[in-house]
Amino acid sequence: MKLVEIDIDDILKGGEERLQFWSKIVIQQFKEVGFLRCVNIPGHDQKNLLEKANWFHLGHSEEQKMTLTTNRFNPATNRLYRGFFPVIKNQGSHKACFEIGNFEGSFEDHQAKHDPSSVASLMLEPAQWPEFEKEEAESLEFRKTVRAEFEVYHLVAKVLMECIAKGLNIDMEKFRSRTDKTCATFRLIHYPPRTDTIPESCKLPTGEIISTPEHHDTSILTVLENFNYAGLQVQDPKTEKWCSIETQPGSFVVNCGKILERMTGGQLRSTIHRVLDLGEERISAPFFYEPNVDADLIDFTTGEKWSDVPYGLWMVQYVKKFVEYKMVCGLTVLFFIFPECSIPMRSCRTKSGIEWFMGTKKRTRRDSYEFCSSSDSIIANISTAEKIFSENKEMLEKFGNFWLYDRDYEGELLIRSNGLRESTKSMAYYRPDKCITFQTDDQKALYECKPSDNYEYFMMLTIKEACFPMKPIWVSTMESIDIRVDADILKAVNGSRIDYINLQNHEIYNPRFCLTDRCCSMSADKEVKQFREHEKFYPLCVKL
Ligand SMILES: O=C(O)CCC(=O)C(=O)O
Ligand SMILES: [Fe+2]
Repeated sequence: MKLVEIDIDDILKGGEERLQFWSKIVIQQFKEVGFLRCVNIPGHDQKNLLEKANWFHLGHSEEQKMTLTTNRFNPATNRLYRGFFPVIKNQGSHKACFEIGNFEGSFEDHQAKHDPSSVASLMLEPAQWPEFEKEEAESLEFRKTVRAEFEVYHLVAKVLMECIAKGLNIDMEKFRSRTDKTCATFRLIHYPPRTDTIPESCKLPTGEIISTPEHHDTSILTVLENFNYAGLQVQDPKTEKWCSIETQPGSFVVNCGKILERMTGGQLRSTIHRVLDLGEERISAPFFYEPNVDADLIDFTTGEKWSDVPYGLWMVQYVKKFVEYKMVCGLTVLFFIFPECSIPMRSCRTKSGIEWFMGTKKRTRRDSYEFCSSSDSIIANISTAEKIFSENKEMLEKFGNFWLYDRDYEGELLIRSNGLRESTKSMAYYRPDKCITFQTDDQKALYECKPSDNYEYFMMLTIKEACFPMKPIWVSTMESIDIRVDADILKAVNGSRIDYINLQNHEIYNPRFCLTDRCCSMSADKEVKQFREHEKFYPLCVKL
């Protein structure tokens, strides 16, 4: 597919008449194809940017790059949002990324300024830069180039937005006021040739292999340099046929993202695209142009809001479906609570945490669980839940979802992971005979826990990492709880706050939560003892 070319320099220099001229073409392309090409881009240096991307991705070990990763891939770092993302093997999306955005201020100042559980704290986290040993000069050059190119891409996005505003007769100020503190992310992508187990869905009938499955971009606009590498394919909106995008030196491919589609009442198209594995290293550099974190999301053609929450929160919810973000959004740990003893959490452990889904036996068909929220399925299967929820309306409003367990509940629950990693393919059954079995997908039992006298109940706790405003809240009537989980999990969740909540007066207590060598023990302090009054239900709350 040959894309129509937009001359950026001509728009910048040409005045009102040229803007009128180009805006018609931009609108037409975004309406029909959703993709266009930008040429004559002042300040863009393709060769230099590729050199720097290669230097970073191909010139350093995984270990070096992992020093720049985020907490979900390396619990030792306190970065949460942008940075290095390693390849996650055996998944649809097979790429390593280095992401940069927000260049203002130091990380320490940023941390001091923001509530750590706020979305702003997450999305405006200042960029982290490589400072590789014995490569001080190169690290600095890398930083200079990437920083300068960020501004080049940003300018292209702003110019195109001028065209769009002009072409659709939208007041540019409405765009500007929602994007002047953009949360844009600039990404250097490395697609190594696939040598992992390729999911069936990534094998095309033509024998070609996919390294990024079909998707829309979430952005307003995505501005992409693909360094003359082939592999990008777009689904023709009319014929639904996949078309390869031609390469052209020194140009950007730009596509309209989901947000712009919705901002323009669906007039501009966010077209589905994908990337093929080339059987060799592939590098690309997209820039995702995004609104301000607190921007309200409006359809400019009608003036109506299309999201109840501002951009930052909307984005957090939306990206959950992408594998790179899965582990940010949910870390669920299954805790089995015994008065004195504990069970190691091997079977539901991954290095960075996983998400488990729950449902009843009635809904055991595999695909029933793929995208269903765990809380929904549990709530739906506890008969008294609705009553409890109505009695605790105030708490619900305050904390969002919570799950209820009746200690006498004898239903059969099936718990399974979303299969992100090999070790997450295990299953745990809770049976009416109160025997808990973990099984792998090949049905080989890993762990079995027989009922015993001191067995009280089990609970499942979803721990959201600290980066999002989600607060796991946990009610227990137990005086002392000793939870032993692998240190990996604990490190990953260490930023999260775990609270006790008093159902009677809705007060929250923070028990001590300390990390010792390979176990965590949580001992009840005096306030927590008040909970003993409340015997019947053991709600688990997760603020979403
Ligand atoms: O690498 C490419 O050519 C496209 C990347 C892409 O579609 C994305 O990151 O959203
Ligand atoms: Fe994309």
